[in-house]
Amino acid sequence: MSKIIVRGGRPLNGTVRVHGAKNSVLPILAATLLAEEGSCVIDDVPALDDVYNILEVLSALGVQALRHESRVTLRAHRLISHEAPYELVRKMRASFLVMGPLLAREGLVKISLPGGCAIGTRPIDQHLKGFEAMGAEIGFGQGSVEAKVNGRLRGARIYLDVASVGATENIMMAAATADGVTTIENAAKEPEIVDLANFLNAMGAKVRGAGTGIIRIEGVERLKGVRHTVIPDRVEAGTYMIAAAISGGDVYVEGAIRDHLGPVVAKLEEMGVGIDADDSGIRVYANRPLKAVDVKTLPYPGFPTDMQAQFMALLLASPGTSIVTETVFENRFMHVEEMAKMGADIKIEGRAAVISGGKPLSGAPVCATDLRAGAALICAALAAEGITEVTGTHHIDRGYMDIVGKLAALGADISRLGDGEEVPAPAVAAAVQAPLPAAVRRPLQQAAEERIASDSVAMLRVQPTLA
Ligand SMILES: CC(=O)N[C@H]1[C@@H](OP(=O)(O)OP(=O)(O)OC[C@H]2O[C@@H](n3ccc(=O)[nH]c3=O)[C@H](O)[C@@H]2O)O[C@H](CO)[C@@H](O)[C@@H]1O
Ligand SMILES: C=C(OP(=O)(O)O)C(=O)O
Repeated sequence: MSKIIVRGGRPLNGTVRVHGAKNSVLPILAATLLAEEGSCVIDDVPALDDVYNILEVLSALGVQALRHESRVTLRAHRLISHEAPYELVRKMRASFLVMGPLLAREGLVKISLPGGCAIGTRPIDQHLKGFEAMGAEIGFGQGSVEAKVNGRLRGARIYLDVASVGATENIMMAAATADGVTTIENAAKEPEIVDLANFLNAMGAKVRGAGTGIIRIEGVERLKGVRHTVIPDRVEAGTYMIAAAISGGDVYVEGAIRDHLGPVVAKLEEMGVGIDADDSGIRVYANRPLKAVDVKTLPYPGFPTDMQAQFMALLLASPGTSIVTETVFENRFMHVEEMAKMGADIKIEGRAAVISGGKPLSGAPVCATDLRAGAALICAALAAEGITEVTGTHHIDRGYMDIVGKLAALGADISRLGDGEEVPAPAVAAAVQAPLPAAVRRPLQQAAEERIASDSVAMLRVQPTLA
């Protein structure tokens, strides 16, 4: 079981570059199933466990994928299966995004029900309602859902009961080659939806209105492969912005797009954090003292649920009472119990968490219960006194590429220990780490680079050749 070890108390300084957005690249890779001719070349694909997973799912369906650094080239000319294997789907909910494109392309799809996860039950009824409205017959059995349609899907008017990101994406992909016009009402408006629409349109689709609550898709006969660069990851960017602020540092988050981070920037400014945004990124510098603020998560353009846990960590460092209300997922406060182990004073009342901030945090052994909970614990650890050991690092690897190397390069005292490795005794650690940044930073960075390099080799094994 690997661990991330953080010794708190060092302000972060320097520049960190944001990678391509996990939540964009996953639907975009799924959409490559629709390319009946040509190759799709996707740039700025981050080396994340979720990316490996979806590539494995695509590979099992017959897509040939080749990764070179952050570029993935995919060919989906001949599919060999309409069934996404349970073993792969259970690892990652987003595998469900292959359902729309596969149904459109093959007229038949079978996929395991993704089930709930740590943050909530996460039903898929809105995805299925959309497919049904487009003429698909849906059946359930043995933990799987099957959809089939005679001939092409038909355009339909679909109202989503909740502005679901995944349902909007799945229906958009299914509708791209349907017969006639599909309208999605109460569609999700996230930047990742716009990125997917841009990708589909480049492939030859006719998607209009992405980024608004009403999306209109005029079905076309065929789509072809194209080249596309994924948008920067706004949640990764937001996480480094929090890390900068909580550590009392000054960090330029290169690639961060101010317009994608509106509510995060607004709340940071309300707290008194310094923000300078330009066309290439966002500089975040901490002023003290921070002010307590209230935050309520909402679908985009509201405050993102994926930033709630990290923001809560920052509120722990802000004297006064803050209230965080989570409205998107019903169980997204798992990090609270872990933060309490570090001395956090947080009370949960239904969907609200009441935070009494400004109390000292101390390092402790904690567990990442989900992806953003893990990132939040690392943020809290940067401000804590002493050593924090974060387990459950596989969750963090789903969404953050080389978080340890990136934070270490900014001057954090952070490292990753493999299975069975122990935290060095304080005296030894102090001697080894005394003159940060260079002495500690370089070996840490090297280790991270080696890890990424071996990940890339593993990725190449997914499909070594293109036909
Ligand atoms: C891979 C990806 O992009 N993941 C993001 C995506 O997840 P995901 O697409 O799964 O999230 P949704 O927008 O679908 O979920 C939002 C809410 O709608 C509910 N719901 C959803 C679908 C449905 O058919 N029925 C239903 O009731 C969910 O339970 C949840 O309460 O958006 C979430 C909300 O911004 C983010 O936290 C995730 O990081
Ligand atoms: C909840 C998240 O992702 P997923 O939908 O893939 O679980 C996330 O990115 O915070």
